Amino acid sequence: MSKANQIIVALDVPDKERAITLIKQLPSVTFWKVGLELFVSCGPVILEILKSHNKKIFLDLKFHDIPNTVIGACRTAAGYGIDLLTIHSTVGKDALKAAKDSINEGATTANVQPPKLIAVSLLTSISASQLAFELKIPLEVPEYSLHMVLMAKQAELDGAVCSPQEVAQLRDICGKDFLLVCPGIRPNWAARGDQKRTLTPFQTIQAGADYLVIGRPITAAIEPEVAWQKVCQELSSIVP
Ligand SMILES: O=C(O)c1cc(=O)[nH]c(=O)n1[C@@H]1O[C@H](COP(=O)(O)O)[C@@H](O)[C@H]1O
Repeated sequence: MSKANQIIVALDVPDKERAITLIKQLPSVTFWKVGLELFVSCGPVILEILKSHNKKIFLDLKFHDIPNTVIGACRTAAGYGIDLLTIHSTVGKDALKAAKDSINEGATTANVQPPKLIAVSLLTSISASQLAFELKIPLEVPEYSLHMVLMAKQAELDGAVCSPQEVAQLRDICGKDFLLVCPGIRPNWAARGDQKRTLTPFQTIQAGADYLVIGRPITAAIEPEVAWQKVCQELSSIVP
């Protein structure tokens, strides 16, 4: 896979019109992420728009609820014919397993390929001190992330969303077939904003990520095409 195809751009915009503008401005982006903001605004029609442009789709709705509710949500989402879908690891192992089963059911009923279900381990916006003092989790970040990712693996999910700072350890332990998707990517020239556990695109691919999720450094740039090219350029020096 070319390095540019390992970049998923987050379509975090408030409406369909702005989404279409970005899709057209960045024709060489092959994989887009639809998150809560855009999906709440325009619903599944955005998925049809992306498909009509032959794009791959990461539907990032980060489900977090009781098993019965996540089962229903995953079943319906799987019927959209998307590529990746998120659920929070903190729903627990039983709900993760049930969600995974319902994905297969939903895709079969709709006669589409099932999306890969990936678990969010610990949001990249949470710092070590927030984990300890706000969430009161008595584990260090790498230990907690590993625990959440292993739970997802035991529940037979396809992969996890993790911070670039933990991906090397997770790759070593989870092996090459477990999908590791990293947001919290910040090129040296981009503002960190609300992201806490970040690395650069180059460092994150070198550490073993399958995919990078990048939003504002590209989409909020004055010239998104230039920012996209700069990221691709940064990755082009990586020897496969
Ligand atoms: O699941 C995600 O994609 C996700 C998980 C996480 O831990 N951190 C995280 O930033 N994300 C998403 O990744 C994107 C990052 O966007 P930027 O911070 O603008 O690059 C956003 O759409 C977030 O919703």
